[in-house]
This record gives sequence, structure tokens and C-alpha cells, in this order.
Amino acid sequence: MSGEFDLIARHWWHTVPSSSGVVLGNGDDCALLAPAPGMALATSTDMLVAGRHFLPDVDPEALGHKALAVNLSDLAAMGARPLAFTLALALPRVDEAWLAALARGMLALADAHGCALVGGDTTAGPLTLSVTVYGEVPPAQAFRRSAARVGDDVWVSGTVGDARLGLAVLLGERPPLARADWQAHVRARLERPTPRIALGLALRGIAHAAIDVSDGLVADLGHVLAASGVAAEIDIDALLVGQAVHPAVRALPLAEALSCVLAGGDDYELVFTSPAARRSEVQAAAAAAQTPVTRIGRIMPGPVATHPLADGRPRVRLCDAQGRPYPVPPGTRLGGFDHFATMSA
Ligand SMILES: Nc1ncnc2c1ncn2[C@@H]1O[C@H](COP(=O)(O)OP(=O)(O)OP(=O)(O)O)[C@@H](O)[C@H]1O
Ligand SMILES: Cc1ncc(C[n+]2csc(CCOP(=O)(O)O)c2C)c(N)n1
Ligand SMILES: [Mg+2]
Repeated sequence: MSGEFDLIARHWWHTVPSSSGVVLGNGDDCALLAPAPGMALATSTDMLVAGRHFLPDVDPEALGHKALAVNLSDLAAMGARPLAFTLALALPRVDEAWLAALARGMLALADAHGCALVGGDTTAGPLTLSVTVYGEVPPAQAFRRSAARVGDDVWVSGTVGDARLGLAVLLGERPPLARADWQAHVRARLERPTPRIALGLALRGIAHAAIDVSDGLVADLGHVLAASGVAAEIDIDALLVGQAVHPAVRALPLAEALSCVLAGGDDYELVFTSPAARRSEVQAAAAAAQTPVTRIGRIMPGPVATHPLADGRPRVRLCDAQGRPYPVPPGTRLGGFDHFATMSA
């Protein structure tokens, strides 16, 4: 028998970790959360829709991981520590083995971050996963998008562009990579992103503004710049020769490599700003968090923002190591992922 409540009980009952700020978990009309004294409750929602965020034949364990990871990534971008999450799930059919794998992937990542599943909703419908995360952060140390200042450095964690290369192969836009280890890497980067929670926590009190790269580096940095009323120079030489670009991406024709790096999306790395005087503290925080970071540019004066999201003004200037305008090759994409860009009203 597979009624709605059996299904929830079998797959989603989750023991609440004791130290987590969860007063009451799964099973009542609401969960009760209590951030530590002096902490603000941080919350964010992101959903994954079959055919749009993932292909329907994706490994369900990886899908469970990614649905939570992209949400934890938002907590990381705020400098918040994860406490709990809820899961709203629409399922076209009940496939016990598929659901067990989904739960395994999601709950393994939850346990790794001490983040309890405290509630949700399950319905029949087109395959959709919507996660809401809750975390805690000292409000004065949260990395607001509006906090970038002229004179700040721009940094990025990990590598950008490799997830988009993985997607290009999956979508048949290009053949699989000749090197099996590179192919496995780009696929894993697409399907099992690493939320940079440890880095976010280590950067508290050091970074000014931050955002996680979901739509593309230039587009997401653009949200920070618009919210802060500033502009930025991105040093393409520092990006391409540094450790922020994986060799599999560097090996692509230049326009394709730049498109992946600057507009790829699905990276779930942190782009953050911090004062130039604090470079050594950023490096120490990154080392403590065991997360590589690369300095890729600087914040410059820019137009005053009219809206923090859809401001429409060009704010990112691409330059070379000498600060000269970078000659972007024809065919390079810079715009980020936009769900409605190709839909007519
Ligand atoms: N339906 C909605 N109702 C209210 N606020 C929304 C809604 N959709 C998005 N927002 C808010 O708009 C802002 C931008 O949303 P967006 O989803 O682009 O950011 P994000 O979650 O950081 O990025 P991504 O979804 O690409 O990971 C966020 O503050 C988000 O909470
Ligand atoms: C099958 C398939 N097609 C396209 C993509 C790429 N993609 C989809 S949504 C998104 C931005 C983040 O989503 P959101 O802004 O909704 O949080 C990106 C980069 C994918 N991952 N899988
Ligand atoms: Mg979102």
C-alpha cells in the first residue's frame, strides 16, 4: 500500500539533530524553530522543475542532493549556518526505489550540514521539488547584496563554467569530453554542486557583499552591483589562468570557454567582495574552510541603482591583466540564465 501518509512516513521521516535550533520537527501543523539569541533567521526558497532544471532521467540520488544544495548555497551566500529545511514535492507517480534514492541523496547532505527536514508537502503532479531552507546569521554580518563598496576586491570560490560544460554534453550540444576524468568532473559539478557553507561562515566579518552563482557569473555579480549602486572590472586573464577555471573548460575554444565561465550558470560558487586591505584574511578564511578562492576583479564607481534586480544598466567591464578592455571574441555569451527570456507574453 502506498497512501500519501505511508509514503511520507517511509521516505521523509527524519530525526532532528539535537543541537540545531529546532524546537519541534516533522509531524505537527508547523515546525518550531528557535535561532540562537542575537541571531536572525535566514530563509530562502528555490525549486527544481523536471525538464527545466534537470532532465527527467537524472539519477534521483543526485537530484535529492542538488535540490537541497542549491538552497544551502543561498544560506552560504548570506553567511548563514543551516538549521532546517522543508520540502514540497509534486510526484507524477509513486516509484518506491526512485523515492528512496531521492531521500538518500537529500538527507545525506542534510546530515552533513546538521540541517533537519522539519516539514513539507507531498502531492501528485508534474515532477517538482521546492525546498525552503532556514538558517541563522548575526544580522550585522550577513552579506547583503547592497554592501559592495568602491575599492573592494571581487572574489570567486571554486571553479565556474564546468557545470555548463557538463550540461552542454548532456543536452547533446557537444560530444562527451575525450578525457574520462574531465567528463566525470563536469557532470558531477552539474549534478552534485557543493554548497559553500564553510566558506560563508569563515568570511563572516570579512566579506561585504556576496551572491551564489546560479544564473551565470556576470548576471549574478550584476545583481550585487545593481543593489550596491556600483560597477566592477573583471580581470579575464586572472580568471582564465587562475584556479577558478577547470582545465576542461580552459581547453575549449575561447568564445565557448568564456561563455561557460561568464554566463554558464549552475555553478553554486560564491562571488563576494571584501576590502583590498583584507586580502590575507580572505585567504586565511578560505584555507580554514578548505575552499579555494580566486581574486578576479575590483569594485568601481557606477550608476546609482534604480532597482536591485532588473536595473538593466551594464555594470561589468571585462579587462585584461593591465586593466585594458578585454577583446571578447565574437559568439561569447554574457547574459545569464533567464526562465522567461524566450517566452512571449
Ligand atoms: N514568487 C516570489 N515571491 C516573492 N519573492 C520572490 C519570488 N520569486 C523570487 N523572489 C525573490 O526575488 C529575489 C530574486 O530571486 P531569485 O530566485 O532570482 O534569486 P536567487 O534564489 O538568489 O537566485 P536563483 O533562483 O537563480 O538561485 C529573491 O530575493 C527572492 O526571494
Ligand atoms: C535540463 C536543464 N536545462 C537547463 C539547465 C540550466 N539551468 C536551468 S535553471 C538555471 C538557473 C538556476 O535556476 P533558478 O534561477 O530557477 O534558481 C540554469 C543554469 C539545467 N540545469 N538543466
Ligand atoms: Mg531563486
